[in-house]
Amino acid sequence: KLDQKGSDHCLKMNDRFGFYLTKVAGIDNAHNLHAVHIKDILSTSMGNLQASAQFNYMFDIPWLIQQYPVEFRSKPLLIVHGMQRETKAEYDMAAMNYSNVKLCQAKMEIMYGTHHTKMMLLLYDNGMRVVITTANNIHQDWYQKTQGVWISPLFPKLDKGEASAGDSDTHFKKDLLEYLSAYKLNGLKEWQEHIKQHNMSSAKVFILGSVPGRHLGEKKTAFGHLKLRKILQEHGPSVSEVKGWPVVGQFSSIGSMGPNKDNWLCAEWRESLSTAKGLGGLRTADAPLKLIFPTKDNIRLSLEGYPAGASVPYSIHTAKKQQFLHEYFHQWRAEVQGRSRAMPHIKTYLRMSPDSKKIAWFAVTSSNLSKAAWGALEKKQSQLMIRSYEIGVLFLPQMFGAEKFFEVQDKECQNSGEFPVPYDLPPTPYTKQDRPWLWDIPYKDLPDTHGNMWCPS
Ligand SMILES: O=C(O)c1ccc(Nc2c(-c3ccccc3O)nc3cnccn23)cc1C(=O)O
Repeated sequence: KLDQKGSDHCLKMNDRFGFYLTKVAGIDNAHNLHAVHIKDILSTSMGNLQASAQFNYMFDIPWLIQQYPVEFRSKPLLIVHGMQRETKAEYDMAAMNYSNVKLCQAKMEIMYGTHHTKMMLLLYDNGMRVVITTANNIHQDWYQKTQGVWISPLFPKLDKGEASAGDSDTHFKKDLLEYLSAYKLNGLKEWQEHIKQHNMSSAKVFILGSVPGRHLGEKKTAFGHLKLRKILQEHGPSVSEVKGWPVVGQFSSIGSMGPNKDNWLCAEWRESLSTAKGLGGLRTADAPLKLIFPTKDNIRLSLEGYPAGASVPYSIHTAKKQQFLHEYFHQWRAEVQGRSRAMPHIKTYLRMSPDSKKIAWFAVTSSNLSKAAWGALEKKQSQLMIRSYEIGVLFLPQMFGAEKFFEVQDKECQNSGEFPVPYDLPPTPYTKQDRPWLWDIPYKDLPDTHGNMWCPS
């Protein structure tokens, strides 16, 4: 259905970026025209599936199997997760019911890391696709939340002796292979081989991956925020063009980032996201930073009510150590996509013009605002320490035939070059009364959409 040149011209243009939001139940269906459900991604119209691999954090295995068309439910399925102890045992047990399902446990050798990466590798009889998303493989992540999905073009199989390595201008194939080989898992070897055998020259996005480790030398810029810095240094907008343009970060969880902004957020991390091409040394005035994170009332009045907050795990213990963050916070507002009440589990980052009509680049990723995901420099900045597995994609205008920047799509139906930013720009600051959502404290003053209070145990 996604490749059908439908009557509605909007649908046609939507293929342009391959970037979609997930369908939301309970809103006007006009806002779901260009949205996808997991069943659409796995449908027979996308290709005749031979095998698939599902990378994720949370799995409901019986539910996941049900999302495949019945004729594909017995095809080989590899599940890649990072769970240990009881949860690993639960997954092993659940998988026993399906002879076609194999499990692969990612090594979590650094404390507090998670296997956050949410990716599907789909092998068809005539090619393969890569899908990168922010949604867990559980029902509620695909029901009433704002989630992002990037669906690759169909990558054709390479002929046996075909000379071209089948890569794109964005080194998509090389970077995806580098990411997978970093797992050092025999169970992934067959999928690394499948990728090698396909022509991915039509991929226009850059891979933004994170892999646990202390990355130094050549590997220092292979992952995390230094990979983004490297791409922007080489292919980003020029310093003069984006001087003073705000950096916008939007996410559903926040890690501990030290007692003040200069520890990591407004130094190392913002340094990377505000990188521009050219005179490396020239320090542009610090880019304004706008962080979009749901308020307590955004959650309370959402379609799901307070339970939406179970997927927005910001702890009071972390929050009270970093009140400085508050000045950067903006509300979740997505009237443009009819999703102001569909709480964000999507994570996106962008560079916005002061009049918020243009963006210099856009990234959608599993990475929240945390050192664990993006990495933190150590040992006199000689190595980048990352705790978690993450993956996302970066869109640069010139890779999509746009002049200098993307025009921001400011209404439902998108014209050719406009980029469908999933929320309203400019972002709306917190009011004096607004508080960030914290998931581990009770809220007994006001009921949510369903008339309930929030009493975490
Ligand atoms: O994407 C997201 O925003 C997201 C954020 C955090 C997250 N981690 C997480 C963890 C955890 C376990 C071990 C080490 C670190 C941890 O943070 N424990 C819980 C419990 N409930 C929900 C999330 N939890 C998972 C996701 C995700 O949905 O993948």
